[in-house]
Amino acid sequence: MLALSLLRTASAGPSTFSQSSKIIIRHASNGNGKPLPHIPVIRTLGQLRRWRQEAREKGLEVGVVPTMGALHEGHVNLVRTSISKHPLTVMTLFVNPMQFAPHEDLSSYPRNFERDVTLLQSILPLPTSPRQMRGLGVSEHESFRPSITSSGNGSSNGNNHDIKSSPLVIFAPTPDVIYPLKGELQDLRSHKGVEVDVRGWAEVMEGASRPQFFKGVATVCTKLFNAVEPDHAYFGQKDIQQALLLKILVKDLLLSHPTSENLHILPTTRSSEGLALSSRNSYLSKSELQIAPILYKALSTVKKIYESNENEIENENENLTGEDLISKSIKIILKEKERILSNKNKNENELVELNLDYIEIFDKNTFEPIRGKIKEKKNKEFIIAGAIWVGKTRLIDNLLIGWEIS
Ligand SMILES: Nc1ncnc2c1ncn2[C@@H]1O[C@H](COP(=O)(O)OP(=O)(O)OP(=O)(O)O)[C@@H](O)[C@H]1O
Ligand SMILES: CC(C)(CO)[C@@H](O)C(=O)[O-]
Ligand code: BAL
Repeated sequence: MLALSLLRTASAGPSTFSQSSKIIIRHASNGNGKPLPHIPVIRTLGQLRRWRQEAREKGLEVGVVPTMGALHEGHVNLVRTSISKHPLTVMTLFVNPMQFAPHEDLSSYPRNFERDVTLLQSILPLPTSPRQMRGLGVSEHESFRPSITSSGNGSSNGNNHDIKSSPLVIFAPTPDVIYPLKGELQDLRSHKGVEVDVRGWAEVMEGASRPQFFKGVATVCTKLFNAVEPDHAYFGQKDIQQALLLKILVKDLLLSHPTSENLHILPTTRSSEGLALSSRNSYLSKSELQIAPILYKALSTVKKIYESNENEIENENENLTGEDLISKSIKIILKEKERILSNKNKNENELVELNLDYIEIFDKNTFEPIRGKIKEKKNKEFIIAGAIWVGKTRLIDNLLIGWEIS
């Protein structure tokens, strides 16, 4: 089936772009002959603001799922949750230059917009009738037509039902939309413009290894929250320090959309070997993929040691300290490194380079490292988190100790 649309909507099948601004979209079929649902793609602030205003006027709650694309099942779980709880969800898809230091992987970061859209289409329910679409609370008959240009404010003449009937829209802005001052975004020594800094929480762990990272994340998320004004926001536990820091940000900036309570953290989605799904996993070779779950293994072994220690009333580990837990997990990584090196000549596989960046156990509220005897700690809500290099790829993971995300 061929359809003509003035809004650049997502299509799972090959799409043909004419030289003018009109876009012809060939809709993919879901195998039953029915076209897959459209997912409207919003490019400009003007389009987004009008869409948001309509949602507000209709009293429809909006959830947001910020991402950098290269979607996987972890992202899908976030978006599924938002869709199941709110009539409207915005997935933001923006590779944010400011969170990449000049030496980091901005240029090679995986980008596959068409594939991302196809994946999202495959998880959306198929509206079978206009009534069902209205059930989402968005009439397909009222006029709304954003411009398809990637800058400017868009226009609102005409009729477009896609954007109004879909429970999910993608906000995929260009850097100029998010950073209208258009200055340097990676080398922050010459950046002119606003930077949001969550001081006291952004300098440790991920922030120690990537000093620019949280400034970039805090700045872009403040902008995305201002742009979308979401009632609820969804982040993954995989990036736990990021998610907790953003909770602090929205609280300290007195944001109402979202509030700290409405910024939700969802559990990490893992492969069957325990590897946390991550867009950067696509950098890994086959041999590297086999080694990569070692971080999860190290963290989970130590979590078990902690839990068995806590559950025993009297035990020989009465004196277990934070330092002990860190060193036990580091030993597991180092042992794996030794194993790889000792196997060097035994098999044909490439030699995988494994390096530890850090492992830390820290308080979930203050981000203070846990040192000394664990039994003596009053607040026992910890996070054990780490980062490793597998070849040229940096992977992170964490487990919660003594608490769960609600
Ligand atoms: N395995 C996962 N389980 C749950 N949430 C995840 C998972 N991976 C990423 N997320 C969450 O998805 C959101 C978008 O993350 P992002 O687009 O950076 O993907 P990523 O896989 O974390 O990429 P990267 O490889 O760059 O770390 C973040 O809130 C992140 O925590
Ligand atoms: C939150 C985020 C979308 C900000 O760019 C990014 O850091 C991510 O994808 O985790
Ligand atoms: N998920 C975190 C994004 C980053 O590493 O830049």
